[in-house]
Amino acid sequence: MTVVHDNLEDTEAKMRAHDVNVFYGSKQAIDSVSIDIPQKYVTAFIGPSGCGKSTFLRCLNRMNDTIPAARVEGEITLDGENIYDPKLDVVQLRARVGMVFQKPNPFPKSIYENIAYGPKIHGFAEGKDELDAIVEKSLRRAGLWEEVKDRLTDSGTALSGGQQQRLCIARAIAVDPEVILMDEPCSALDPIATAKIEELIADLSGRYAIVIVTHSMQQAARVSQRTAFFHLGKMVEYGRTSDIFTNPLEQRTQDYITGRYG
Ligand SMILES: Nc1ncnc2c1ncn2[C@@H]1O[C@H](COP(=O)(O)OP(=O)(O)OP(=O)(O)O)[C@@H](O)[C@H]1O
Repeated sequence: MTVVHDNLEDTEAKMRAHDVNVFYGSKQAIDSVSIDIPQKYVTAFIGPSGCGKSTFLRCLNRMNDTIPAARVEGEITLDGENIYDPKLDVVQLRARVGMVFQKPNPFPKSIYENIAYGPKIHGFAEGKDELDAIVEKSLRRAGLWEEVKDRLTDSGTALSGGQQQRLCIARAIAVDPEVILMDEPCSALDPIATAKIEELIADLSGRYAIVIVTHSMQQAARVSQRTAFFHLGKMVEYGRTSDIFTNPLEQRTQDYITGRYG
């Protein structure tokens, strides 16, 4: 049972997970997790290593489908629609629920092509002008345009780590997502690049529902308004970020935030 703080105002849920269990073969990694992902906030998943944060995050856009041993049970909806419906187009789902990974993973193509690829395959642009406009808008929104506008034909992999991560965020934005999932997006970055990504998350929040897995409690406190604490595959506690860090209701949350384990 998750302890959900009772001072949360009613907010529109963009995604809803109900009684989700995940198994890798016979090993259970997620145990009966239910959560509403609010439309207008950044939600942080925190907890000690191996508690299932990434596994649960990957359920939200069916990335676990790519792991043969993984089996997901329960219900997850996006705007009320079951995302595990066999009739659902998973490629479309992953455009609506984009993902940014721990290690920046631009395609080994030009900066321009990294952004243009998604809109092209999804048929978002009629011609070159429209595509150019999407590329510019996405790079601007990701705070990267000024740095790359004169070198759009350079390879995406030639950028710095922090720029590559913003390129990956721009790539997710280019297909007009509704939710952006971020799995420890700053863990490979230095403090300056991290600060830029955190600023970017603040700029993007409200426009997209954002869920971030982070090992850094300081980062969760800085970027999120809601926090879920995971432990041993269970979601132990969920509430306003400020309350989770200053007034946790559960002993296990208290132990984690005071550094007793993790
Ligand atoms: N592909 C996989 N196959 C088998 N077991 C896995 C796989 N991925 C994760 N697990 C196991 O599932 C459990 C949850 O792992 P997960 O990576 O979701 O945790 P996490 O909280 O994100 O950890 P970390 O913070 O270290 O990234 C762990 O016991 C892990 O070993």
